[in-house]
Amino acid sequence: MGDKKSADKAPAPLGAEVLDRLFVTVQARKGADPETSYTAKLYSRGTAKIAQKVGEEAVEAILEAVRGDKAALAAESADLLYHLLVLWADLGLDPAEVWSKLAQREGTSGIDEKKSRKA
Ligand SMILES: N=c1c2ncn([C@@H]3O[C@H](COP(=O)(O)OP(=O)(O)OP(=O)(O)O)[C@@H](O)[C@H]3O)c2ncn1[C@@H]1O[C@H](COP(=O)(O)O)[C@@H](O)[C@H]1O
Repeated sequence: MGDKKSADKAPAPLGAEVLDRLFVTVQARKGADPETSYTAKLYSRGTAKIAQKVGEEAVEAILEAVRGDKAALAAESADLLYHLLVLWADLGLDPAEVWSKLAQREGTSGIDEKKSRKA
């Protein structure tokens, strides 16, 4: 009984599906007011600026990783993923194309893949 009660209270598992929801949200911000939507502000600044933000957030994540601050790395990684999704939406890249690439690579060692490129 005790176990059931704690299972009932357990939060819903949170996984990568949050990325799919976030992508729907950022896509819906196309044409929104840059005064009220940060995503719309990014779109209004253009692809190069969005790409620059992805790079900046990546560097910030790297710095936190090197510092060994896991909480800060989690926060910077979230910033990085958000800006990457905005970049995909800006270019009309469907996240499914990226998920498909990852799925195709499942079970293939990166070492073997690199060797096959040289052959
Ligand atoms: N996940 C995010 C998210 N992560 C980070 N950010 C914003 O990204 C910005 C990053 O901070 P910076 O200091 O680098 O940005 P900045 O200094 O304003 O930018 P620059 O002047 O350097 O270009 C902050 O303003 C954060 O609030 C996000 N903004 C929005 N979202 C999601 O997008 C949804 C839509 O947001 P809006 O478009 O604002 O409605 C939200 O509901 C969230 O789910």
